[in-house]
Amino acid sequence: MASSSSSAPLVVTFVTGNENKLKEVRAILGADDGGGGGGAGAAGASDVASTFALRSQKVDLPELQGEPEDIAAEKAKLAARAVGGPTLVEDTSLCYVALKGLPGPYVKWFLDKLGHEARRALGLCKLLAGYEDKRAYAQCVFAYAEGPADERPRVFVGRTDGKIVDARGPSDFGWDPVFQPEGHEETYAEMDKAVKNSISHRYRALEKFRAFIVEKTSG
Ligand SMILES: O=P(O)(O)OP(=O)(O)OP(=O)(O)OC[C@H]1O[C@@H](n2cnc3c(O)ncnc32)[C@H](O)[C@@H]1O
Ligand SMILES: [Mg+2]
Repeated sequence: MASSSSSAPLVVTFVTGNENKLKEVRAILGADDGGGGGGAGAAGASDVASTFALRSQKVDLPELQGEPEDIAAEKAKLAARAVGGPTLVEDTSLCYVALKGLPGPYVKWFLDKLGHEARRALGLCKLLAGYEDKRAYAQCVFAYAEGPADERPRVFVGRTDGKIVDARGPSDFGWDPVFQPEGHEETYAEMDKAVKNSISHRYRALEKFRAFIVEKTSG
């Protein structure tokens, strides 16, 4: 075990089919894989590394249609049944203000269908061609279920405001090339990963989850 504390850390399984999400979650929380190997990670993550260990599991889960919080909570319930213990999932949305929050939780399908040009995600920015208002926000909803019997998973929402721009930067993670966060000149794709992980929707949601889990496991 990575922790040197006397009690065993709580093992939480993060269920996702998305490797990039997993990388960011690990970098932000600095939690290890629950199977040893050290809890190295981002500064400030030691409180988490010593109280819980993050394991990951790939399960392709059906996703409910509806509001992001409900999608994430439902996903957590299904995932917890597959895992049989404490389970964390997340659902990510990219919301255009001019389109009243769409594509929102359905951005994955928009990206799959529209982002197949030479520069991936380009189609996503064309969606706003007829609108002056390019504002958008990225939103992450984490949902945590204590176990298979938990009918009311806790949700943690994080949001980062920004705007939609022509695709810039590497296209290795989703819609990162078209989202430029407020107060920054670079898109998520262009910026250093450490910078993204210090301002992102995922970081903001995980800060709330971090506070919850530290409180839960202390004392
Ligand atoms: O197994 P899960 O965790 O559901 O992984 P997923 O890839 O299906 O993810 P979502 O259902 O949350 O769909 C979100 C879409 O947004 C993309 N995405 C998620 N977080 C992102 C981020 O920080 N930057 C860019 N794209 C992101 C992701 O690749 C998907 O296409
Ligand atoms: Mg998904």
